[in-house]
Amino acid sequence: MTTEYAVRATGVGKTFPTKAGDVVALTEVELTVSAGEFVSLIGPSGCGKSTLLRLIADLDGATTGELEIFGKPAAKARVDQDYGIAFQQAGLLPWRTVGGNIALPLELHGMAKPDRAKRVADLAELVGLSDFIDRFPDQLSGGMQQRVAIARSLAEQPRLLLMDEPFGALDEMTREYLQGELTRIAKETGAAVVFVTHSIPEAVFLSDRVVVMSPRPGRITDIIETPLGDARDEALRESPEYFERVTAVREALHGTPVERANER
Ligand SMILES: Nc1ncnc2c1ncn2[C@@H]1O[C@H](COP(=O)(O)OP(=O)(O)OP(=O)(O)O)[C@@H](O)[C@H]1O
Repeated sequence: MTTEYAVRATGVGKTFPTKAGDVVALTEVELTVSAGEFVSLIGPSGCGKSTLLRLIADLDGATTGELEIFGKPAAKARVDQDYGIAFQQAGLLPWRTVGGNIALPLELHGMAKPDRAKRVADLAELVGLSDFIDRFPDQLSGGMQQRVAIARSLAEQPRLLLMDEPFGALDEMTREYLQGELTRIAKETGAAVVFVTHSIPEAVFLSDRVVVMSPRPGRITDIIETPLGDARDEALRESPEYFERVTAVREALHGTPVERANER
């Protein structure tokens, strides 16, 4: 049986020409994400996490190398709507209700009204917003707005979700709650996820693998397995296995065993 890859990056590099000279944002990126797998990208500011996500989404083109999404060139996958996107800012249209925002991609692609209403109701239920379908974004908390954005990104049942710090602007309680919700939603929909974050605990809690990147030029320095099972719940956050993986990612990020660094 051949493995189906949601994402396959081979020798991917990205250079931005600027007035001050070339900025090498990414170099020699080799990465595969299997169908249904949850992978986080973590690394210091400027290491190219967002750039890599933008290349996968075909919002920008790679300078070198190849990117395939479900075996297709990134541009074809974009046209086929093989993925949904959610960013740090929910980016909702303020004049549309929750239902209207979730329905937007379905309208743009011509889904008939009765089918649309059913799908919007299902998506609102999936993210726990059934009672808020007629509210407007400014009547919702930041966490609820982000849940609307996630529902919208799932509208066309993508097999891949691309998320750039979607919980970055939220308070810690809401953030932890939505992390649990996201693992449930990813499991229920079977979608693969590529998730950009600055938070080590967040990356470990969510992921099957954590991809560690370093800046100048941005590249992958380590890939840490986080096989913590399917039950991504509050108990997991207090388990020794979870702490052990958090430490492993922290050490990979800093390049030095944390305990020894503290002893010096
Ligand atoms: N359009 C652009 N033109 C020039 N340089 C760019 C452009 N986009 C990104 N860069 C540079 O590429 C590098 C990687 O940027 P990127 O936003 O991907 O990093 P990041 O890891 O997502 O950072 P952060 O964690 O701060 O969001 C940075 O040095 C950035 O300044």
